[in-house]
Amino acid sequence: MSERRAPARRIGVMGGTFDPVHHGHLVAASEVGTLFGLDEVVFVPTGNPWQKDDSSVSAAEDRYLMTVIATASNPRFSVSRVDVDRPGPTYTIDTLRDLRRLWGPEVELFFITGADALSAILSWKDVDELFDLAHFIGVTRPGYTLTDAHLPQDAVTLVDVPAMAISSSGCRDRVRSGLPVWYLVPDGVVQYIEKRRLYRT
Ligand SMILES: Nc1ncnc2c1ncn2[C@@H]1O[C@H](COP(=O)(O)OP(=O)(O)OP(=O)(O)O)[C@@H](O)[C@H]1O
Ligand SMILES: O=C(O)c1ccc[n+]([C@@H]2O[C@H](COP(=O)([O-])O)[C@@H](O)[C@H]2O)c1
Repeated sequence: MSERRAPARRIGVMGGTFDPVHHGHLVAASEVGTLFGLDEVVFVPTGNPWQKDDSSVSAAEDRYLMTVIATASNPRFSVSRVDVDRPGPTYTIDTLRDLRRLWGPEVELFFITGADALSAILSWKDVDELFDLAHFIGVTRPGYTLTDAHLPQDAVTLVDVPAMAISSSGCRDRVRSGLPVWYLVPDGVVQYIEKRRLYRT
């Protein structure tokens, strides 16, 4: 009798600062999950997003909790603490190594990035090894051009996702100006921002 091996689990990895997580992130993750037949999409909030110019990034624990709240209703979404718990600047190479250590070599990893992040990927730490650890999926984002020019063709796939002209910085600016962020971020995230008085100063 021939033995049948279970197919490798296909896991999406949505890395981000998520300050706060918004519907642009959620729609992109959901659409890629469907288009690529992913078993799960894991959101990975950064610990120390050294590359953000803004020196006032919210505490990692607040960003982690908002991401948990935003993803809780979707059984195919989860949140990982690997970047929040690792000391030092957050690099995707460490994220992917940690996830592979946790899940083993059999899983197929799909790292999801918006068009803006993808355009900077060649400057990321240990970029050549990055492409060995995961397949990269670049998604459309209003205001940015999605291109894989100069990227290894077999390592990256570009996909169209429903356009959501939302950014975390835009949400923070609205809160700071006293404008609502209802419907830009999930309701529970609005309530968390209120409760913790985030983005007021
Ligand atoms: N509206 C969106 N549509 C598609 N992808 C997005 C969208 N917003 C963010 N992304 C992607 O999600 C990932 C995490 O983004 P991040 O947490 O930095 O949010 P952001 O809105 O870009 O934040 P900020 O405005 O503070 O720079 C990145 O790969 C980014 O390109
Ligand atoms: O590894 C790197 O050198 C690197 C440089 C910049 C950004 N990243 C990752 O890209 C993801 C999106 O980052 P950001 O800044 O758009 O929130 C997040 O997971 C970051 O850790 C990674």
